[in-house]
Amino acid sequence: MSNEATVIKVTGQSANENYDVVVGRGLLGTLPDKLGERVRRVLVIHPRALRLTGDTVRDELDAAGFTALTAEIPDAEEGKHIQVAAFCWQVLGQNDFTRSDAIVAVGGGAVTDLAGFVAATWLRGVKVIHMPTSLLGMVDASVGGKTGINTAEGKNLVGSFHPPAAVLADLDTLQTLPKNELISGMAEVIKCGFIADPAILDLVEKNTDAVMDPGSEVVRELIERAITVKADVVSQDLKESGLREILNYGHTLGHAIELVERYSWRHGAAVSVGMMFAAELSRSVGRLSDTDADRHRTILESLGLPITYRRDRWQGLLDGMRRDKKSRGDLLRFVVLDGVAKPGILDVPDTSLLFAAYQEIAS
Ligand SMILES: NC(=O)c1ccc[n+]([C@@H]2O[C@H](COP(=O)([O-])OP(=O)(O)OC[C@H]3O[C@@H](n4cnc5c(N)ncnc54)[C@H](O)[C@@H]3O)[C@@H](O)[C@H]2O)c1
Ligand SMILES: O=C(O)C(=O)C[C@@H](O)[C@H](O)[C@H](O)COP(=O)(O)O
Ligand SMILES: [Zn+2]
Repeated sequence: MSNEATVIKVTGQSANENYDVVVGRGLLGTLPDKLGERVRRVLVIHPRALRLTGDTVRDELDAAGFTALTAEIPDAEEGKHIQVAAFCWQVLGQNDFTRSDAIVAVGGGAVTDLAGFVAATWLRGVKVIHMPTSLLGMVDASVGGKTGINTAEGKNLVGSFHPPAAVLADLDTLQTLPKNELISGMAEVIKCGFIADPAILDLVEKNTDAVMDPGSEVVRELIERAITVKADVVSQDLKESGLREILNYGHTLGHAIELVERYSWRHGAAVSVGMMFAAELSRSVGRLSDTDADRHRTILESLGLPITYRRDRWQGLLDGMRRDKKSRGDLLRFVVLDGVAKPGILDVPDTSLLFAAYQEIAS
C-alpha cells in the first residue's frame, strides 16, 4: 500500500488561484503549511458526527501557533441552510476574523459546500481549505469551487464559485465512513467514468469486492482518476460557461429526486437514478447505443445503487427539473452521452420526450 501522497493540480484563472488536491494518508500535519504565513485565526467547520476529527484539527492548529476554534454544524443537508451560514458568520464576527484569516472544512460534501459558501461570503471572500472525509467529498464536492446552500425550492439554488486554497483528502478518514455513503460516492466516480474516463468503468466492473473496501488500492486509483477528471474540467471552465456542464450528468433528475424526497436520499443515490434517466434519454433520441445505455444499469446495480424511481412522482420531478441551473427560460437542458466519454447537451423544448424516457426507469 502506497504511503506517498499524490498531488493533482487545479489551474485557477490566475497563477495565485492554482491549488493542489492532495490524496494520501496522515495529511493533517501538512495543513499549517497550506494555510500559509499570513493566517492567524482559523475556524474549523465540522458536523456533529465528526466532532473528534474537528477537535483534532483544531488542536493541531493551536499547537502550530494559530488561534483555532471550531463551529459544529448540523449533519448532512441540514447543514446546507441559510441559518447555519448565519451561525458561522456570527462566530466569525464575534471572533474578529479578518480577510487574512481562514476557514477549514472537515466533513462530507455538505460541509465543504456550506463552509465554502461561508468563506465566499465572509468579508466578500476569505481563504478556505477543504479536508473531505467522505468519498463523495473527496472525488467531487471539495474540488472545483462550487459552494452553496439549499432553499425550500430546491438544491444548491444559492451559492457562488469560491475555489479552495488546497484540498487535503486523507484516505484514512474513509475507514469510519458508513457503507451506504461509500456507495453514494461511487455514483459520482462512475459519472466520471461515463463522461470522461472509461478506465474507471473497467476498474469497477473487474473489482466488485475491492471497490467496497475503502483501504484498497482500487479505491485509491478510482479516487485519483475521478479527481483528475474533475480537476481537468474545472481548470478549463470554472464558472460553468460550457464544458463544466458535463459534471452535471445525471443531476437534472437527481436533484429533483432529492427535493421530492426532502433530502432523505443520499446525493449519489439520486444521481444514480438521474444517470439512468439521462442514458435512456440519450438512447431514445438515437445518440447512445443500447450497449452503452445498458452498461449504466449493470454497473450501477452491481454496486447496489438505485436505478428506478416512483412512477407517481413525475409532475413533482418535472417542477423540480425546471429550476435546474442548466435551464434557460422554458427550455430544459440535459447532459447526454453520444457514447462513453462523449458527453453532449440535449435541449428539450417538449416534455413528452422526457416523459417517454422516464417510463423506462419508472417503477
Ligand atoms: N460543490 C460540488 O461541486 C459538489 C459536488 C458533489 C456533491 N456536492 C454536494 O455534496 C453533498 C453530498 O456530499 P456527501 O455525500 O459527502 O454527504 P454529507 O456531507 O452529507 O456526508 C454524508 C454522511 O457521512 C458522514 N460522514 C462524512 N465523513 C465521514 C467519516 N469519515 N466517517 C463517518 N461519517 C462520515 C456525514 O456526517 C454525513 O452523515 C450534497 O449536498 C451535494 O449537493 C457538491
Ligand atoms: O462541479 C460541478 O460542476 C458539478 O456539477 C458536480 C456535481 O456532482 C455536484 O453535485 C454539483 O454540486 C452540482 O451543481 P449544481 O450547479 O447543479 O448545483
Ligand atoms: Zn453531484
